[in-house]
Amino acid sequence: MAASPAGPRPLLSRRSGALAGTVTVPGDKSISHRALMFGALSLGETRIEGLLEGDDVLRTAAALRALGAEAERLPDGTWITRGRGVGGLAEPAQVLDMGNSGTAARLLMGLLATHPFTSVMTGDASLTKRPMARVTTPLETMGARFALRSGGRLPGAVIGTDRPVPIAYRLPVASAQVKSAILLAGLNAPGRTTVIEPEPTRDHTERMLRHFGIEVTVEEAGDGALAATVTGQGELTARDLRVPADPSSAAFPAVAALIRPGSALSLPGVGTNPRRTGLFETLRAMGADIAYANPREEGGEPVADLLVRASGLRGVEVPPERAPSMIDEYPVLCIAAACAEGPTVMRGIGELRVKESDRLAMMADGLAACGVTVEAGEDWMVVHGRGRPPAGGATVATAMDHRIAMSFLVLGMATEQPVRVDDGAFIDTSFPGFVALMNGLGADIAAA
Ligand SMILES: O=C(O)C1=C[C@@H](OP(=O)(O)O)[C@@H](O)[C@H](O)C1
Ligand SMILES: C=C(OP(=O)(O)O)C(=O)O
Repeated sequence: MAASPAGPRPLLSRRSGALAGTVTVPGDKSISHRALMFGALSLGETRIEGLLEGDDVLRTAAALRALGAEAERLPDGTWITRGRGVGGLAEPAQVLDMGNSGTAARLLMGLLATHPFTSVMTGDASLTKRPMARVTTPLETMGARFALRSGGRLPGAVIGTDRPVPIAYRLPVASAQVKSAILLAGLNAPGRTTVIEPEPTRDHTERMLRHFGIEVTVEEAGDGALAATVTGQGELTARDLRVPADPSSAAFPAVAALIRPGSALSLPGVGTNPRRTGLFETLRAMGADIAYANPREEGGEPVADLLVRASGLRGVEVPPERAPSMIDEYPVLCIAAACAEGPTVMRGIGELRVKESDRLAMMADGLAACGVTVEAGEDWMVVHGRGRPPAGGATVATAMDHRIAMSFLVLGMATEQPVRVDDGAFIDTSFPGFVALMNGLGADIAAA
C-alpha cells in the first residue's frame, strides 16, 4: 500500500452505548504470513482456512507468486498454495513490494538469503524507515549479501548465497521476526541452524514448521533463554491448516467492551498462544473480566472463545519481561490505562519506537491531545488514569500505523468529545472490516 493511495481516510469515533454481541475477528496476521510462506516451500497443495486478507498478508502472497509459487483464493475464501520445495523459489522479475509489513519483509529476507539469486525489495514510506540490519547482520554470516540504503533500510537488494552456512546466533533484541528469518534461511542450509533468544518471543514459526513435518527442537539455554534449532535441507510436506482469530485484533473490541459500561462480548476462536496473550493477562491484573471458554487446539495453536464484560480498571505496573508477549498491544493498553484509576507503568518498551511508527511517541502525543497525563522516556511510559474516560475532542496523527488508528477510535467510544484520527486507511493492513465490525457491536465510527 502506498501512503494511502486514495488519499487519507479520516475517521471520527463518537461515544457509544454498551457493546453487545458475538463477532469473529479476522485471522492471525503472524500465522497467515507463515502459512503462505511454508505452503510455498512445501511439496504439494496446502489448503488454508481463515487466512487474514489484510494488505500485509496479500503482499506476502503476491511476493510468493513473483517467486514462482502458487497462492490463490477460492471463491469460498479458502486459500490454496502449491509450493516449490525447500530451495525451490525462482528469481523474481519484478521488485518485491512489501507495503507496510515488517513481518513480510524480514521473513522473506530470511527465505531469500539462502536462494542463489538476487531479489530487489521495497516498501511504503513507513516500512522504508524501519531497521533491517537486525536481520541482514546474521543472514550475512550465513553467506547472503545485501545492498540496502543508509541505516540498513529498504529499498535494497538481497543477494542470496549458493553456499549457505548454518549458524548459531544469539538474538540481541527480542524479535520473532529476526528469529524466524534465521530459521527460514536455515531450512536451506546444510546442518543445524540455532537461534538463542534470551526473552522468548512468539513461536508460530517453530509450531508451524512442525505442523509441516520439519523437526524443530527447543531447549533451555540458561537464564530463561531458549535455543530453537532446525536441521536444513529436509522437505516440508504440504498440510492443511486453519488460522485462529488474531488476539492482536481481538484486543480492540475487548478493550472497547471493558471501558463501555454494561458491555458483554463474545469473540470466538481467538488464538491463546501464551507468547501472545500478555495483554489479556495485564488487563486481568487491572481488574478486567475476561474469560477463555471452550479451549481447544487448531493446527498446533491453542484457541478459545473470549468472553469480555465491562469492568472497572485500575492502573498496574506491567512487568518488562512480559513485553514480547504483548508487544503490539501497548497502544490499546494505553487506552485502557487512560480510563483506569491510577498510573499504569510500562517499561522495557523501546521496540515500540521501530514499529510502523514510533508508537511510544505517537501514543504519548495522542493521549496528551485527548487530555491524558502521560510521562514518557526513551523506553518507558506512564499513563495516569483518573478512573473515568478522558475528555477527547482531538484529531490524532496516526503516521501510517494501523494500531495507532484503531486504538484512538476505541478511545473515542468512551470520551465525552469525539476523537478523530487523521487516516484510517492503514487499518486494512491487519483488520479489514474493523469499522463495520465495531459499529455492528454498537460503536459510532464514521468517515470525517
Ligand atoms: O513475527 C511476527 O509475526 C511479528 C513479530 C513482532 O515483531 P518483532 O519481531 O519486530 O518484535 C510483531 O511486532 C509483529 O507484528 C509480528
Ligand atoms: C508491528 C506490526 O507489524 P509488522 O512488523 O509486520 O509491520 C504490527 O502489526 O503491529
